[in-house]
Amino acid sequence: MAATVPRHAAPSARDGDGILRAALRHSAGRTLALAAVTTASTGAALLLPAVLGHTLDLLLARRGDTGRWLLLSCALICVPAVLDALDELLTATTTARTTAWLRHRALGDILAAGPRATARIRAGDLVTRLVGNTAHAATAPATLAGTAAAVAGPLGGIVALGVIDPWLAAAFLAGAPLLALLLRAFARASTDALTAYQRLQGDIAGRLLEALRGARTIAAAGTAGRERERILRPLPDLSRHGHRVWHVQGRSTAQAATLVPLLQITVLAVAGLQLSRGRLSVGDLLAASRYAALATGVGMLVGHLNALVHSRTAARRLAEVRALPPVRHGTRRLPADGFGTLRLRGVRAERGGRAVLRGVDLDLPGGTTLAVVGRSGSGKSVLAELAGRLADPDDGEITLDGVPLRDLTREQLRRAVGYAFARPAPLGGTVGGTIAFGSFTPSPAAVRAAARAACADDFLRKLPAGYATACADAPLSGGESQRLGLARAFAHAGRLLILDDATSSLDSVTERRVAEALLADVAAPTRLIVAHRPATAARADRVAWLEEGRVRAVGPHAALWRERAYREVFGE
Ligand SMILES: Nc1ncnc2c1ncn2[C@@H]1O[C@H](COP(=O)(O)OP(=O)(O)OP(=O)(O)O)[C@@H](O)[C@H]1O
Repeated sequence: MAATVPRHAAPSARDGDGILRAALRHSAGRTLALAAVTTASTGAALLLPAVLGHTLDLLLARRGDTGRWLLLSCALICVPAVLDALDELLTATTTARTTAWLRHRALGDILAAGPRATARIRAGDLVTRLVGNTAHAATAPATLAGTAAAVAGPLGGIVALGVIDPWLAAAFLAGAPLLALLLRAFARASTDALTAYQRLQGDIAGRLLEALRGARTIAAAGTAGRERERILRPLPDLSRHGHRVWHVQGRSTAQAATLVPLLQITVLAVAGLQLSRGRLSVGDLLAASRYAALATGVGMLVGHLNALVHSRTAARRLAEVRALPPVRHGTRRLPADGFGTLRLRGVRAERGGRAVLRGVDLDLPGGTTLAVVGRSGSGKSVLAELAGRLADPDDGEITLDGVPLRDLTREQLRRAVGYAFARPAPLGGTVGGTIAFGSFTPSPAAVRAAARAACADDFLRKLPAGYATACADAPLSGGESQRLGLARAFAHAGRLLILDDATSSLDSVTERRVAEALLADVAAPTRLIVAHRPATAARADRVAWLEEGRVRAVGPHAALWRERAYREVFGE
């Protein structure tokens, strides 16, 4: 039965908002506490002008009960200072925890997507999203908690102006639409510029990581200058968008800075007029001047809005990570009496938008060894990737002992399939740990036996701390590193062992010894070996010969060797 991989639509701004909502839910307790603190601080700030004004009026009238009001004024000045300290603490801890949570989740998404994650988003770009974009998105809860107070302050100021004298509120509100327009234009322009800026940052990071991976090639080719140019090619665009962000921010801040004092002066002028008419007291004038300052705090919203725009654009980039299709596992188990029979039917795989495997049918009976050969780029590694379910075919089906690979539980799949690659990654902390690294931890004796089979035991024992030597202290040659990878695969051999070009750096003698040990000592009944050497193909029971993504022939090496085109695959 053919199975087609579902396509995923590009995430929208709403998906980014979904990330922010999830972050808010995650930090709900702290965000609410922060909102309470900032609101209390704003409440104190709103009370202070009224209390100060009343106290001034009492002092001017030389009334006896001023002491209580003076004390209240002092308290209203001191309490916000304490609340501000609490605000700083809560803001920092909320943001740090949310960052950690977002990073954890994004890392989970990347790992769940498997090796094909980097086929959709470049590795460097993923790092930028994991490090930078998570930190920006994580500021949203604290910013939102602060924004509520930032809105409450100016609103309360306007209401208080209206309570003192409706003309004062009217004078302020006359200029408010201009401020609203300013904020809207800012949010739009800033979002566009920031989206482009963050995309280009990811692009540069992707190029940088590629260059770091290929540092030796670049040094050998003497192309460091050209490479620097390639990495920095998006820099002028980055700079242009960065300047655009500054320009938008600067312009909006300048406009707010002009508008805000004008509004304050207008309110004060009206208050002065009302004082001269005897409709306001001196205390009212003092209160009105402070409320006008609070009301114009609406200009501060530019800063909050800026932070929110940053968070939203960053969250949108995290939504793209979240949308990476995860590798899903089924619930089925392998039959206990299975012997590792692998079957591929109508398998098709696409890479970079083109089919690199087409109509592949292959049978690998349990207990046999199949060598996969073909010219470079014929699809051998992609086939090996699919056979061990490091990726799913875009069409067709692959079964192990009659069970489709996608239906197997993760645990069953990873226990059943062992893997070795051309460039294994030392992920176990120590060299011994690297061999033990896998879905289960083999015993030290099994680790040593696997190392012996992979001809790695000798050089591992000579390391400063033997098998306990840290990987960082054990610089390995290409061949030694491959032998470590082979040992890891041997120690985890299940029903099916896949070696993808895993012996290419071994000398012929070591390769022969490893091949003999593989047949004699490694308890994996079925083996799929991507081979470049005729000797490796000759040792297999059968050979699958790939040509441009199709199976050209399957048969014993000796029979295929009669064909000139087959011999040419090996450069004969
Ligand atoms: N992630 C990818 N994006 C785009 N194209 C890819 C990707 N992975 C593989 N390909 C292409 O798929 C084709 C088959 O690649 P594959 O690695 O399977 O070849 P191969 O037969 O193993 O070659 P070699 O012997 O050189 O290792 C190649 O043309 C390769 O360029």
